[in-house]
Amino acid sequence: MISLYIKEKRFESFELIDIPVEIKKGEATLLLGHNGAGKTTIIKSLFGLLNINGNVKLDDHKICFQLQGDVDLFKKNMAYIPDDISLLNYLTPMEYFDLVQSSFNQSENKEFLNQLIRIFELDKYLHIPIIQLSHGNQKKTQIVSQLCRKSEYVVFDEPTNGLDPDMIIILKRVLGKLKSQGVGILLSTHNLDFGQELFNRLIILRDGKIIINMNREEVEERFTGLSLEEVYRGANKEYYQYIEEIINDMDHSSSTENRNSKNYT
Ligand SMILES: Nc1ncnc2c1ncn2[C@@H]1O[C@H](COP(=O)(O)OP(=O)(O)OP(=O)(O)O)[C@@H](O)[C@H]1O
Repeated sequence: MISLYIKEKRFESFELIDIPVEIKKGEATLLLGHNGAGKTTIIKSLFGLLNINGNVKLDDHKICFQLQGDVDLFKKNMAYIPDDISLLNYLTPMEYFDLVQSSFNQSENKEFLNQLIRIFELDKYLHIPIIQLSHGNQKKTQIVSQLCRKSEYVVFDEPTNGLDPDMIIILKRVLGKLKSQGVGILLSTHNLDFGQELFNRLIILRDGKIIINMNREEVEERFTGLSLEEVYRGANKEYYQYIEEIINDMDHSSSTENRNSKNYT
């Protein structure tokens, strides 16, 4: 299991306080929250990219990001697919996959890589510089380059951004399969349909605070028969009431009349 505990992380106008996040092998933890809720800050903290008051543990071992041995151990176990695409653009996808696989001692796992290439339909683009690929194919290259590492855990920030409907459906299926083979997944997404099928633990954030932290059984018991969208709306009830009042007061027709009367009188 990977666990992160943030006792406190403060920026000038934002703070995360008392945040526990766990990723268990064979399970998916789903992180939901509005823009600016703190999801990426949590993921960066997990990877030791931010100084936090808190800790990261791999099973019972507390990771010290200043120790090379701990960093190597952590990197070997964790794949990270960030929201933005950052690849070596002058390489071709195949050169990039070879580089990543050899860096993580996975060069002999060519069959697994070939399966991923076929699943994500990258066969046609393997020998074209990444910079010349469409955004979606760059995203797929990024996904395959991390999954081909065969790490024990995968952290995905906005996995569906830029993917077409086929690929979203297929990625969901692939993550389900990896989960069933023991891979632990952390998923941060705004795509509720994507998260709905996959999650074993649900964490919902609002303004840096956890408002829901439940396993799937607890969610199903408390919100029986509701979709994830309904659960999310229910957890953020006051916010949606406030927005609903504003929407109810909106009057597009009168503003148009005012504009017209200004123009023509
Ligand atoms: N380096 C930084 N310095 C100051 N504030 C920061 C810094 N990084 C993030 N923040 C602030 O922390 C808050 C949470 O940002 P974060 O990127 O974690 O949100 P998010 O939930 O990932 O949002 P989104 O869904 O828009 O990606 C925001 O208010 C952001 O402005």
